[in-house]
Amino acid sequence: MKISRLEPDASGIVNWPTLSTTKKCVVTVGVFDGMHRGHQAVIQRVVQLAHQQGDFAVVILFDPSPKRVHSYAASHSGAELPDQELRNHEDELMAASERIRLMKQLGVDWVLSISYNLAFAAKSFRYFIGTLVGKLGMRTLVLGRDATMGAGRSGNVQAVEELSQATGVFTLDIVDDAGPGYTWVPQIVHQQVPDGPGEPSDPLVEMSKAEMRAWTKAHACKKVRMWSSSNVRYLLASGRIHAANAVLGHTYAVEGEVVHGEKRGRELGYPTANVSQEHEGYMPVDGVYAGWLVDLGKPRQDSDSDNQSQSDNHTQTLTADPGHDVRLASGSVWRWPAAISIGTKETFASEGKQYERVLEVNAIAGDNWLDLYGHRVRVEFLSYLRPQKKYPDADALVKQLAQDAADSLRIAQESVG
Ligand SMILES: Cc1cc2nc3c(=O)[nH]c(=O)nc-3n(C[C@H](O)[C@H](O)[C@H](O)COP(=O)(O)O)c2cc1C
Ligand SMILES: Nc1ncnc2c1ncn2[C@@H]1O[C@H](COP(=O)(O)OP(=O)(O)OP(=O)(O)O)[C@@H](O)[C@H]1O
Repeated sequence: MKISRLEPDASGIVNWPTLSTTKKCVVTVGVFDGMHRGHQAVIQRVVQLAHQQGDFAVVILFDPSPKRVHSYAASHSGAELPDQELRNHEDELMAASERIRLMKQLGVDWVLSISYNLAFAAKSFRYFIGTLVGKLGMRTLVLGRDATMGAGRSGNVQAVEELSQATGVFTLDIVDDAGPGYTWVPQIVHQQVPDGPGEPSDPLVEMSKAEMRAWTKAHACKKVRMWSSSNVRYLLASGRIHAANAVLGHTYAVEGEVVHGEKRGRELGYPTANVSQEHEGYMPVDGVYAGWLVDLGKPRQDSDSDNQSQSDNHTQTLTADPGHDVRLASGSVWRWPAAISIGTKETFASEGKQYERVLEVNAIAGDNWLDLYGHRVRVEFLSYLRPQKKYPDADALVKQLAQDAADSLRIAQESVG
């Protein structure tokens, strides 16, 4: 699979690469945050059509997302999203690099990652589609039913279908809403610590219609597809990991670099890898979780240009890092069952000393001593175990940590059958 990073110029024009002089392509467009099962359905359709027609399967990925660019502009007098705001957006479920890795697994031939900005956004959907046909050789455009594109988001599926009929140069293939239907999520999601141990249940499941109406009103809810990134975010904010993973069709994960903590964990007999605040992925609600820790090794430096085959002012062609898949594979020597903590280490807080909220992970590695400082790790969440608690002393916490480790090991082993 090939990946091109494309920077629109000041007037919003993209210098599209030539994919082939002979082959046509099937294209889809979007953000694909989380690469949940709805996104997978759209991309699978692209790959299926491309194979049937002997075309390339192409994903045009908007990174940063249009939503971020436009909401920043709305609150900053129409300004572009500055570079320093680009990384580590706290609401983003998944880094673009991870979305691209999953696209590769689905059989995509080419990802064109566009550095979305206001100049690019100002182009009409007719202009945008015209360039896809003219420059990329697009034969078919695949879209979900609610997709929109172009200035003012005026290119909805109806308008795009009319353009297809009028020009006859491409066809539109619409993917119906995939998944088990619709649900309600609050417009503004506040993290809600579950009342007690174990995976929390769905608050809507046993409600009457009247109760549900009152609940959705009280929480200022919007109706969304079950298979949507908004629903995944809401589920993670409520500790409902099983439900989030069911929507995703893969295990939810946060990635980041391991930094130094207080070094108390080792004394307690439960050393932890502390994940940097600069992590990638939305942080689930405070609590203790069962999951996996994967050592992704030392991060590649920007100067490692072996994955960069061509560049000019507006285009970079990259290839995916194959080492990643090997480390992530089930049964890999870099993967350990893990007890995961998100919280503020209340047991050790005192009047004068409060700790910041951290993600820390006790990898259950037996007698192996893991030196992970400076490595990138991936923390995969399988199940919510319990809320954080202030224990009377370190001994009481250690007893609980032993239980957390035993529970986590069992759940991780069960997850691989
Ligand atoms: C699985 C797990 C569960 C945890 N649960 C709690 C908890 O309930 N209350 C608490 O105060 N700290 C909890 N912690 C955090 C510990 O206090 C922390 O790991 C320890 O102080 C070491 O921190 P350090 O790595 O910064 O030295 C937990 C840590 C892990 C790994
Ligand atoms: N559950 C689903 N069923 C079918 N198509 C979907 C589903 N979810 C998203 N899509 C489609 O996937 C493509 C990419 O979506 P994109 O990530 O840009 O935004 P989205 O529709 O807002 O997704 P989400 O709501 O999950 O953030 C679009 O064509 C969209 O319509």
